[in-house]
Amino acid sequence: MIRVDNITKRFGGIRAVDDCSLHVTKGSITGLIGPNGAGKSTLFNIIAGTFPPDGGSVQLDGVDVTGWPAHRLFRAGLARTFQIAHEFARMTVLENLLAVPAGQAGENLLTAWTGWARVRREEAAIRQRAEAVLGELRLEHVAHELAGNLSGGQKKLVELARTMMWQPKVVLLDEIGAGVNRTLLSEIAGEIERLNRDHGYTFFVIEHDMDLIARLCHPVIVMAEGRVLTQGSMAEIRRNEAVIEAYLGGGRTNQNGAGIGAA
Ligand SMILES: Nc1ncnc2c1ncn2[C@@H]1O[C@H](COP(=O)(O)OP(=O)(O)OP(=O)(O)O)[C@@H](O)[C@H]1O
Repeated sequence: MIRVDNITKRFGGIRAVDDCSLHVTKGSITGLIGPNGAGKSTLFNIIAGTFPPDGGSVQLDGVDVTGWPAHRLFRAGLARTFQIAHEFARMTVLENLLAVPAGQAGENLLTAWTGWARVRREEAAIRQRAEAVLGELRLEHVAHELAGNLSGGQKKLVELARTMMWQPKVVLLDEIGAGVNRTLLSEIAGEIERLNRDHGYTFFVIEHDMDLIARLCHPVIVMAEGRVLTQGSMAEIRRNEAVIEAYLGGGRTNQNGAGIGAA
């Protein structure tokens, strides 16, 4: 589904990602972990089209998408969760979903003049899709709430809902557990499992919460110093001496307090 070959990204003298190769299999929930500064976010940003790599390639479903901008990747089926931005916080949950579809006919003045009936049909279909997504994630009761008024966990669900508007092939989840209480986190994890099982969505997940990774992800890929250290089940990862060393050693502190040990 996603294939990363020999990706390198430098920031000044720092090799944030250093000749990194990995593979996210179709239908998997693959985890990406590693100590602070390992290069996880930089790699995610490259895969999601935030900025291009200095070298190497990214393939999505066999197509070379290296350096494609985020909106083009989104249309090709790669979605990434984003924190609800300032302006979206003042919109309702439903409006947040309606704002997602890229390139809808209504956005284009020419098509609005020439194809009014088509625009109306498309808008109705988008609204129907938004309502279906809200139903699937059990968010109907907050459809008309301002997104900014939701709890941390509900906001995460809205972020997930936004990625579902265009039925993506693969969703990149960035720190979905941050600032969410255990009960809601378990609910979100349940939704991710259900979307994976029932709809065949592939997920690629960066997460510092090791319990969440252990519950959701197989395989788990460990990055350290810009490249892949190892991958396997969470049980295997927890026994791996090199992984323990990477988390404890190298003079790096883990600001998130997330060790690798069993909970
Ligand atoms: N925009 C940037 N400019 C300069 N250096 C950067 C930039 N982004 C990341 N880095 C550096 O690149 C390295 C990798 O950072 P990155 O954020 O990708 O790691 P990470 O594994 O996501 O860490 P964390 O778990 O703390 O989020 C770090 O040394 C970081 O300081």
